[in-house]
Amino acid sequence: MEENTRGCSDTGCTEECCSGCEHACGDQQPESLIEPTNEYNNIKKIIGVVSGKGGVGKSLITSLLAVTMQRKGYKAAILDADITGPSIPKAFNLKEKAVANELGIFPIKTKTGIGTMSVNSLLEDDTDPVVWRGPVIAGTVKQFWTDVLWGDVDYMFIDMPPGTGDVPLTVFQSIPVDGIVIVTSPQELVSMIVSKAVKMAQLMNIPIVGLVENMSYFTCPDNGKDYKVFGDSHIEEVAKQHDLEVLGRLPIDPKLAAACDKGMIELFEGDWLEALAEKLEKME
Ligand SMILES: Nc1ncnc2c1ncn2[C@@H]1O[C@H](COP(=O)(O)OP(=O)(O)OP(=O)(O)O)[C@@H](O)[C@H]1O
Repeated sequence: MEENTRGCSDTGCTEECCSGCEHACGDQQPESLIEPTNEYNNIKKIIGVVSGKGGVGKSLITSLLAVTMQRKGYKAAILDADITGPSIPKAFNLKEKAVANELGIFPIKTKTGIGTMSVNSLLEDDTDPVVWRGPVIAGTVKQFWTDVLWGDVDYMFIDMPPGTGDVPLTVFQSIPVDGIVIVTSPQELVSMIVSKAVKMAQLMNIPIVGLVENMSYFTCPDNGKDYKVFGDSHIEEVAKQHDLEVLGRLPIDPKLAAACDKGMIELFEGDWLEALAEKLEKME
């Protein structure tokens, strides 16, 4: 029987080394940190929307995805886990503040009935900055999962905070996310950013649904030609490298920016996310 340096052998453990041990002894399973959601909730699919850096349009894609699925007749919801930069209430023009009773917190519904919860729905003043430490932020996101009365939801989309820090880690550990969508923009950094997101998903054992490239091109209203404002995209190569699919490309569209700014994202026109929506519908 061979023993490795940490005291585990191929037939079992000889020391208490399993927590954090890279040798899969099989004697002790790591404890799941997944939290149960409120007992009144029935949430079928949970999709995390991530991006390696801020400002690439993660919140916009999250909103468009929820609107797309709601239009298809599903019940969609958005959990805004971007606590320090919440964008969801603005995109849907939600000014109402959340209320709670002894059973939990009621989500704020959009005009078409999408349930949402965001820190801005709890703060007295939308402009109050959230100057909280990591564990408090992570705890708030956890509460959005455990304490909000989401009810019946077919697709819940989580607008994740950018990067791979404390909060995304807690979200992935405490919410049973079924898949993640990676949002990128066509810039040189894309390869590194996608690689980081892929590695995090692998570490967390969460399947990647696919990639969405935002701000891919700009269609000139005068001549109808497409221009690659950020240069040539490398998304196909990067996708191939990681065996992923590119499931959507969105143009830079001033109408999208205006819809977001005016809280009218539910009126958007465009079928850019159709392939992604179909893939979500086929998810087991
Ligand atoms: N395809 C697009 N065309 C025009 N404007 C866009 C597009 N995508 C995003 N924007 C605008 O860019 C800004 C940033 O988008 P968004 O808030 O979705 O990014 P984000 O990745 O969620 O950023 P952060 O993580 O920093 O919150 C918004 O004002 C949004 O309206």
